[in-house]
Amino acid sequence: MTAPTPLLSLHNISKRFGGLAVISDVSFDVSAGARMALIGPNGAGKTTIFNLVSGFYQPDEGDIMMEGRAIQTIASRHRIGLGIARSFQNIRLMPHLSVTENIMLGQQARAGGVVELLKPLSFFGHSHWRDEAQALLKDMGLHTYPGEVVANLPYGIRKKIEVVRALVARPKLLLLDEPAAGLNAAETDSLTGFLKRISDTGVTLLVVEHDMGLVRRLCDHVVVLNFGRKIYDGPTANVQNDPLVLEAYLGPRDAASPAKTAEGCHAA
Ligand SMILES: Nc1ncnc2c1ncn2[C@@H]1O[C@H](COP(=O)(O)OP(=O)(O)OP(=O)(O)O)[C@@H](O)[C@H]1O
Repeated sequence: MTAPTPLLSLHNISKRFGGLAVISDVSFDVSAGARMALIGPNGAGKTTIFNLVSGFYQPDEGDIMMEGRAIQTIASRHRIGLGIARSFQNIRLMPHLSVTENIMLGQQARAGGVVELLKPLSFFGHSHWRDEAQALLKDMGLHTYPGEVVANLPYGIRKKIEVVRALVARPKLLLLDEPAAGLNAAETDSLTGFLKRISDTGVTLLVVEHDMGLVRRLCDHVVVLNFGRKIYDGPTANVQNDPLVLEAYLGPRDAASPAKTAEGCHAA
């Protein structure tokens, strides 16, 4: 029996900025339905991988395949139509709009532009786009917030709203860039449950994250980058004892100490 085609595959991807090799010959697969983490020390190339997958950058070498189709030459704005959505490390919501209106801004691509969305919003206060946005908020357990102005909500809730906004495109693959950055422990716990709930709806998650607690609780598979090269691709359960990963996070001398684990990932 042949293995199913991965949802996303990177084949021998390299990316240079000027003379600097930022990604070197990186390959990995993301299976449909997976909850996978992309980790590594600062500057390892994680965000660059996201920028390559979402089309902000073109690779210098290699192929990016979505459901078996090479997409690296497809413009960023069209990748959403292929099922790739992204939420950013820094919240990019419009603080003075309501939760619902922020979600509606995520509907632009499907609505054919912001004017179409704003027409019924301004003149009738009701539209099927608004209904859809509110239904999605309710499905994700955020139904108590739809009319609230985003600026008035706690940071942890705003993070969830940004993720919901990415979901309106009905993605197959959701790229999450440091979703737990800036959250306290309780907010991170709540976000982890929230992301599991999204995963249960069939959305594949690829998460860049420094918080190893979240990675352990959410993801079953991890890819580790260091200096733009892949050094680990396997189960989350084994990553913190992998010698190359230990060395990447702790340096060669500390990594040799038997007492050390890559728990230092958190601090990196
Ligand atoms: N547009 C660019 N031009 C030049 N260098 C870049 C550009 N984008 C990223 N880099 C460099 O590429 C390297 C990898 O950066 P990247 O942001 O992908 O790392 P990262 O693993 O996401 O780091 P962090 O965990 O700190 O966010 C860094 O040395 C960075 O300075």
